[in-house]
Amino acid sequence: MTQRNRAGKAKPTDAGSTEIDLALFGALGDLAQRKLYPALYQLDREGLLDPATRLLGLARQDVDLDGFRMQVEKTLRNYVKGEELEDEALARFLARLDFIQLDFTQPEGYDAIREWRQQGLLRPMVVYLSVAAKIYGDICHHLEASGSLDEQSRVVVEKPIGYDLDSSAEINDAIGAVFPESRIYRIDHYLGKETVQNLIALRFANPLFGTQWNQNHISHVEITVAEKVGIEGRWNYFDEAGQLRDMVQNHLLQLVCLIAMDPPANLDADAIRDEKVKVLKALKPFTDDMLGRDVVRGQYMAGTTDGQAVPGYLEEEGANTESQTETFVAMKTGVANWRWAGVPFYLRTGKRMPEKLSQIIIHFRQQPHYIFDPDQRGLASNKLVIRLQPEEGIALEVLTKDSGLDKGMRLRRGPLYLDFSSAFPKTRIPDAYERLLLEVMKGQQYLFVRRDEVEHAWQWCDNLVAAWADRDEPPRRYPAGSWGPVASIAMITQDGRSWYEDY
Ligand SMILES: NC(=O)C1=CN([C@@H]2O[C@H](COP(=O)(O)OP(=O)(O)OC[C@H]3O[C@@H](n4cnc5c(N)ncnc54)[C@H](OP(=O)(O)O)[C@@H]3O)[C@@H](O)[C@H]2O)C=CC1
Ligand SMILES: O=C1O[C@H](COP(=O)(O)O)[C@@H](O)[C@H](O)[C@H]1O
Repeated sequence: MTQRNRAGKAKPTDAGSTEIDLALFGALGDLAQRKLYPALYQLDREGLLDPATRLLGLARQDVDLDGFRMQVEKTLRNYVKGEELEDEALARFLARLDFIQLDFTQPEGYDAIREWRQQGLLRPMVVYLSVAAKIYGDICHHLEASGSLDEQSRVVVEKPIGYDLDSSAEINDAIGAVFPESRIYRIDHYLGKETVQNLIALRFANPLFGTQWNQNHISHVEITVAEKVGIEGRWNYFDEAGQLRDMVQNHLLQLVCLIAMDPPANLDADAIRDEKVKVLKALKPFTDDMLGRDVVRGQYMAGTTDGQAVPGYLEEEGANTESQTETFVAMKTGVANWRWAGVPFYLRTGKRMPEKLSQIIIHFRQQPHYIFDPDQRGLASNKLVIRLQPEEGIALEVLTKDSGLDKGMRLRRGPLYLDFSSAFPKTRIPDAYERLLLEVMKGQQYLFVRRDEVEHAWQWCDNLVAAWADRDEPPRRYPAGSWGPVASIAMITQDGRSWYEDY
């Protein structure tokens, strides 16, 4: 596809080009500073930003362009590793920045965005909404009404999209009134993590796993996404959401999809997303009798992190001391289809856990007939441990003969280990936002979430939230720095299993 610039010269806008104008709403907010500028800077440093690409910051603070650039520079100095901060790349990056002060909810001021676009070469505009979802609709509407968009403009929206199915539908409708689905990029930053994308490679490029990936060979699946941090000053947002909406509705369910989905016909965005939707539709809903047994909600109390005392959730800044919001959730669920019939998926995620750790463990079934020492029967199965963060890697636990003349045919368990940083030492593992921003610029949607995915995920969560509300039970307390309420351990041990602890 080509378009005409103002001088009438054809400019290529093929899917591989990063020549765009990026308009960043919420340019002085937390996400922009901690994640988006460092990611954009890294893309620039790696030579992946087209020289002509321009970045427009939009915020309501009263700063001029120099002040804005100084603020971004300070941010980069804070969040980019010293050895990766290069003077030339930094100067080039800062020179790309423009700034417009604006109240996003008011129509006045949007003309300035249209004019900014016209000063460029009318290359495709990416609109990044790094603001609360409740104003996505206003922004899209004002952008369209001011004539700032064209048929190539794309919009990037952050999670969470809404609070439940109804509110997410309302927000999606408002965005959809301006942008078609093919130009809406819904971020789930877990999909930008290299190790999460690697799930696709691991499953669909390796016949060894491809042939074993079903209920005939897998007994259960475990997903842990543990965070060491608390709520990081985001009380107002978090207390309304809780860990189910903040982490399970999006990140954990996306991981479940990538583990459980059938092979897509190809790597096209919709081929992948169609398969993910089938998984979301097949997720088992919770019934009231399952709640006491298969779901545990927790809330952290005061405790210690890295040997330092940390406050409980109810003592965090701005806290409502009556809050019953969960900061931890563990559950046993499943995917009701032919591939996964009878295979439990145990999920857990929480804040203020002993360490930051995201990992998926695929537990394979035992051999149909066992011939070794009966005492060692518990050892006798393979596990595939997929470490997403930190120290990304994959370990396949296999059984071998214990060596030594006195050992007879004793078994021992050991890993076949692929540690990404030592196996590929020269490769920097990019941050999720680098990958996602690059894909948006190129117009590739396969790492973004389609509307029906968001809605099926909400539907499943809404069902659980409604069941919780009926029971009206307070969350179980757990000390900060622990692995969550003891009940979450009991939940899995009642099935004769345990959370994988070989951290
Ligand atoms: N921060 C994070 O780690 C994550 C954030 N997200 C999502 O990203 C989005 C942004 O989050 P975050 O950066 O934390 O939020 P912040 O509140 O830090 O940033 C939002 C920015 O938008 C500005 N803003 C809000 N309303 C207006 C308005 N009417 N006119 C002009 N400016 C306005 C705010 O300005 P002011 O300061 O003046 O109010 C603020 O600078 C949210 O959707 C969030 O859910 C998703 C995952 C993680
Ligand atoms: O989306 C969110 O994710 C972060 C965890 O992301 P990670 O990349 O550090 O694993 C979480 O802390 C935050 O509450 C949530 O909104």
